[in-house]
Amino acid sequence: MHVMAGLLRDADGRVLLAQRPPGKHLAGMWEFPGGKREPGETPLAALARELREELGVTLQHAEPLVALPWNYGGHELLLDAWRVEAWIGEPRPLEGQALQWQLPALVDMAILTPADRPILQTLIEACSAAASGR
Ligand SMILES: Nc1nc2c([nH]c(=O)n2[C@@H]2O[C@H](COP(=O)(O)OP(=O)(O)OP(=O)(O)O)[C@@H](O)[C@H]2O)c(=O)[nH]1
Repeated sequence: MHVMAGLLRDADGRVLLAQRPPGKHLAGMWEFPGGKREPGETPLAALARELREELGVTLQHAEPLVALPWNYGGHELLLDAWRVEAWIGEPRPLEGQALQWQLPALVDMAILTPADRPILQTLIEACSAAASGR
């Protein structure tokens, strides 16, 4: 299973998190907006569709950040995280999910789905490398 995750950041550098709804795997935990790639879809098309369905935004530009194989109790997935650099529209919770913007360094890792913790860490390191000109 190939799962796309979009890391949207606002002008203050805060990242958008969405809460998984009750009744689903990892309900109540926070994740990056996204979802499963469908057969025949490119990763970018899948990411654009999920962001349109979940947040009502139109993806304009995204860059791959990290793709992480993960195993949730025998359930294998490839979590493919992209930095969403530009989009049109204000993200809205179209599926009833709670949303929050948070500075990456201030996110309590314990609220994230386990697979998202190393992804957020990768984002934090990429931001600090960019800030120091490395
Ligand atoms: N969308 C998304 N899914 C993630 C993230 N991190 C993570 O572990 N996952 C896991 O990836 C799997 C696929 O998520 P999904 O949102 O497409 O699927 P779902 O469980 O909501 O099911 P459904 O869309 O078929 O109803 C789930 O097991 C979910 O917990 C993330 O940041 N974004």
